[in-house]
Amino acid sequence: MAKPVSIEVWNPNGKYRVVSTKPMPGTRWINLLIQQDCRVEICTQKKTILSVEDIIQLIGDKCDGVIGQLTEDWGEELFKALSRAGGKAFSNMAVGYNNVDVNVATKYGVAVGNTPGVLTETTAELAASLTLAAARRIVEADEFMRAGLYDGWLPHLFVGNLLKGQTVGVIGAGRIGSAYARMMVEGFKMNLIYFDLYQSTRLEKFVTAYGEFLKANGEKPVTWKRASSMDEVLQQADIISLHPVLDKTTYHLVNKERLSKMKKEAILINCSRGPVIDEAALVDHLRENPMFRVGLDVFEDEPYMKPGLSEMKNAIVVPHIASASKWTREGMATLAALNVLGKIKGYPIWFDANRVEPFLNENTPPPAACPSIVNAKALGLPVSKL
Ligand SMILES: NC(=O)c1ccc[n+]([C@@H]2O[C@H](COP(=O)([O-])OP(=O)(O)OC[C@H]3O[C@@H](n4cnc5c(N)ncnc54)[C@H](O)[C@@H]3O)[C@@H](O)[C@H]2O)c1
Ligand SMILES: O=C(O)[C@H](O)CO
Repeated sequence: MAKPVSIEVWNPNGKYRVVSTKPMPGTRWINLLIQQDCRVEICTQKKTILSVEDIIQLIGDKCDGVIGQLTEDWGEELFKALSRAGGKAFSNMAVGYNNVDVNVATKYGVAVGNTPGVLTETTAELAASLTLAAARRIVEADEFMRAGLYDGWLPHLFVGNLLKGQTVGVIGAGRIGSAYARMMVEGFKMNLIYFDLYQSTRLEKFVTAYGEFLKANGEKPVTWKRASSMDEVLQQADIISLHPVLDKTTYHLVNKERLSKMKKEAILINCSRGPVIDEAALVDHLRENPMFRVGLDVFEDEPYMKPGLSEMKNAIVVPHIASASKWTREGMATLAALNVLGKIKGYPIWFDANRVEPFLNENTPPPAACPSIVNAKALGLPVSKL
């Protein structure tokens, strides 16, 4: 028998019971649930990753909906427990939902929510930060200073890469990949090459227009290219940033063979999901190619790193913080809560999951809709006409 899990309760007499497996930033999400007659139970257990058994306990005998985290394994056991407790909705507090078996959720009639859009710019900014930190060797230089090793300016000290005029490669030019591409093109006048299963017309138009602007001002225009294969990006780009979803097709997308196709002094950034890179192969590649650098926010077996990675001077590693700005994290909590609330109340699904701003305006009540339900079609849920 698993140990009881500690919880904090808001609005004990609420009609609908909503569980959050973690305390989440801000209070708006709690207030929105309470205003709609929900009893909110927040797990306060001091344990970073809850087990399936812990969550089954939290769900209990009666539960209308759960807000969960990407560290949790939402599969057969949890959806069965939630459905048995009368649950109608689950929302990840994340845009990625590779930790959720959506087919199983659909089988049990449970809607699965995610939190797109609100984290796009924040995540792209971290990818840009890692790019700059890797290109200019900021972490190594910081460690050098703190170790008291600086004894005067030298022509060869921490020489890195110039971004201007170089080529940035984006794999997965969806919301975040496109936002990152724009930052690097506009901010550093880089040329763009991207690979995605779909054409990103908006991104292409943006780069074309910016190129024309530069030309009109007497500067060299930036260019774009949609690559016909991922390998084309790997061979041509100086910086490569990974932004696809994680699924069967993107598991180990970057492997030993593909690493060998990249330029010896290239920089690889990953703010998508760890398993998109074969991390053991990456460690070998970093060891054999000291001028090759990486910036990683995500890891194959989080919270662990593959042996050897932490010793690599040419790797910058941060603990999955790409969406960690206050505004974004509070917004993610709000969207996740509104996904669950909307399904409980029988609201329709918002017409465009890429345009969730109306849910984030703190001065107006949110629309009576679920911001983003990934299995809406499979469940036959109606779409909002708003
Ligand atoms: N590190 C973090 O904290 C963090 C934060 C937010 C999102 N993410 C990750 O980033 C992912 C992308 O988020 P988004 O909002 O931009 O999603 P999105 O759906 O807008 O973009 C994903 C893009 O990947 C493309 N894609 C899918 N399979 C591909 C393949 N095999 N090759 C190339 N491209 C492929 C899709 O066509 C799409 O354009 C999320 O699924 C999540 O896993 C991580
Ligand atoms: O998918 C996501 O949203 C991230 O990994 C956490 O922000």
